[in-house]
Parts: sequence; structure tokens; C-alpha cells
Amino acid sequence: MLTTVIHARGLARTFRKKKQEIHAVVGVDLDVEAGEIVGFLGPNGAGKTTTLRMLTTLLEPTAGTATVAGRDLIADPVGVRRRIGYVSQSGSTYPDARAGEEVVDHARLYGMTTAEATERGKRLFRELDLDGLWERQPKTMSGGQRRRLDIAVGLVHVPELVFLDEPTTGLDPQARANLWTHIRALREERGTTVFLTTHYLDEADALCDRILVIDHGAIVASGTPDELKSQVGGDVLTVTVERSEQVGEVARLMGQLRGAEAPQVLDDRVVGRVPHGGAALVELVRGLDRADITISGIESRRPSLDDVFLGLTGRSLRDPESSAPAGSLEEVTVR
Ligand SMILES: Nc1ncnc2c1ncn2[C@@H]1O[C@H](COP(=O)(O)OP(=O)(O)OP(=O)(O)O)[C@@H](O)[C@H]1O
Repeated sequence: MLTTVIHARGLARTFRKKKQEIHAVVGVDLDVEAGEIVGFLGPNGAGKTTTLRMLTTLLEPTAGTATVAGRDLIADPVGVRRRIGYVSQSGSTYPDARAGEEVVDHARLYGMTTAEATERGKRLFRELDLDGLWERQPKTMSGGQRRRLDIAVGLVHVPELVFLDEPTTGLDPQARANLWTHIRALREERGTTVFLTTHYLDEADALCDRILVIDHGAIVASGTPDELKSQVGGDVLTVTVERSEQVGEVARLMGQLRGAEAPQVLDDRVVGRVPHGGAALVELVRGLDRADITISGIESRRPSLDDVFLGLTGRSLRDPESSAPAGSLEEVTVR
């Protein structure tokens, strides 16, 4: 039987500074089942962190209701806090403390004995590639090491539900892969539910059972990575030319294929979408041959999450135009 561990309806948050109102989250409905790994994606400023801060009791919603880990978010925030783990974007360790102490102190707050906390903490250090850093001060660690320490702190008390805000930003590929393994193991071994935000589409694709896309403070799509990709429809054709002056001609030929959508030129590549990649590929190769165009590569692939994301939001995940400054604005609840 499925157990819903996050159930939110109409969750909203408006910030106000002087006369300006910022509708950061305008009404989010979401359900997350026990043991799911759910990825929360959206362009900069879309409302991911604000939603996470509401679900973790750090920010009071302006409107809406939610049950998190079996407790009512508004009526019993302490009950929610006891059952969850949260790793914020900026982390929560003191620069001058000892890394091991930080982990153990955190677990003690959740009722673990020092012995249990030390054992679990040391295991996490091994798994997160922090071996040998137990006595180190966070201020002397590299950015990646500090990030992994934040994650160890967030997981040490074995929460049933864990929120991770961009957990792998700043980690090298090896450390990212290790963390994915650790997150999967948490779910396999303990049934932990994981709700994470990420800017890496490959991470969402590889790690998450389900993806929620948020834009302008509202959820605009939800589904497994495959479901979302199949919504885009068709296949993506890419041709790489040997002589870049020929890209225009390739784009023209690609645009003539049945059902093709306006191809885009990216340096020496032409990328376009067609309903049936296999048939289009054959037709295109014939056309290129007739036009005497030498290519160095041609492929047909299924749409990626990147294509999905652009289609849904019209923006890329790292589009600087899409981020509004949060900077110095005061937090004022508008009721
Ligand atoms: N404390 C605050 N006071 C005023 N406005 C805020 C505050 N926090 C966030 N905002 C605004 O709310 C909107 C949503 O911000 P939020 O941080 O939730 O987005 P995000 O999707 O997490 O973005 P990013 O990917 O850049 O972290 C933005 O316009 C932001 O400027």
C-alpha cells in the first residue's frame, strides 16, 4: 500500500518589500509517496527553494495546507522537523567546529546516543568520501568536502524523509556519482523518501523516479523522466558538418523533412525535431548526398530532459535572464 509522505494543496508564499509584492510560490499541489526519489526542477527564481523552505517549516506559507511525514505543517511544525532531514543550499556547519563533532551534535539533537551517532557518522564519512576528515574544521575543507559534510549532517539521524537543495552543486563528477549511489542505497535499505532540487538534468534523469517542474511559482509538469520526454514527442536529429559554411544548406534540407520543426544552427551542428527519426535520417542522408555535403556525424535520438525543459518553460535551467534578485529583500508575510 502506498503511503503519502508529502501532501500539499495550494501552498503559496508572497514576499513583500515596501510596496512591491513578489509571488514566489502561487499555489503548489504535490503528493510524494514513501520511498520515492522526486526531483524538483525549475529555472532560477521559479520558487524551488521557497517551496522547500515551506515544506521544511522554515518559512510560513501565505496560503495552503500540507502534511509532511504524517504531521500537519501548520499545526505541528515540531513534529514535522523531528521526522525530516534538510540540507540547504548554503549548508549549516560552523566553520570553526570539528567536522565529526558537527555530525554527532546534530544526531544527539534527534535523540541518538553519542556511540550510535559516532558509528553512523563515521560510516557516512566513509561513504561520502570524507575519510580522514573527522577532526578537520569545515573552514579548512574544500567546497566539495564541505558540501559532502552538509549532506552527512542532514542524513546522520536517519530521517524517513530528506529534502536536499541542490545537493551536488560544486561536486566533481566522481563525488556526484558517489552521492547518487548513497541516495539510492538510502531508499533501498531504509525506504527513505528523497525530495531534491537540482540544476543538472542528467542527475534528475539518472536518479529520480519522478520529476516535478515548477515555473513562476506553480507546477507545470509532473511525471517519470520517460513520461516527460515522450510528451515532447518525435525524435531529435543532429547533423555535424565538416565545412561550417554548409550549415545553412543542411538546415534548409532538414526543414524540408516531413513534419520537421524549424531546425536550429549551433556552430557546425544543425539540430531539429521530426516525428519519426529513423525514416527522416534516411531521407536526409540522401538529400545531403545529392547536395554533395560532407558530414562528420549524423544521429537521431529521443528528446532529452533538456528538450522537455525548454519546451515547458521556454528557458534553460541556467538562464540568467530568468533569475530575480532575492538579495536584501525583507521577509514579510502577506495575508
Ligand atoms: N526572502 C525573500 N524575500 C523576497 N523575495 C524572495 C525571498 N526569497 C526568494 N524570493 C523571491 O522569490 C522568487 C523565488 O525564489 P526561490 O529562491 O524560491 O527560487 P528558486 O527556484 O529556488 O531559484 P534558484 O534556482 O535560483 O535557487 C524569486 O523571485 C526570489 O527573488
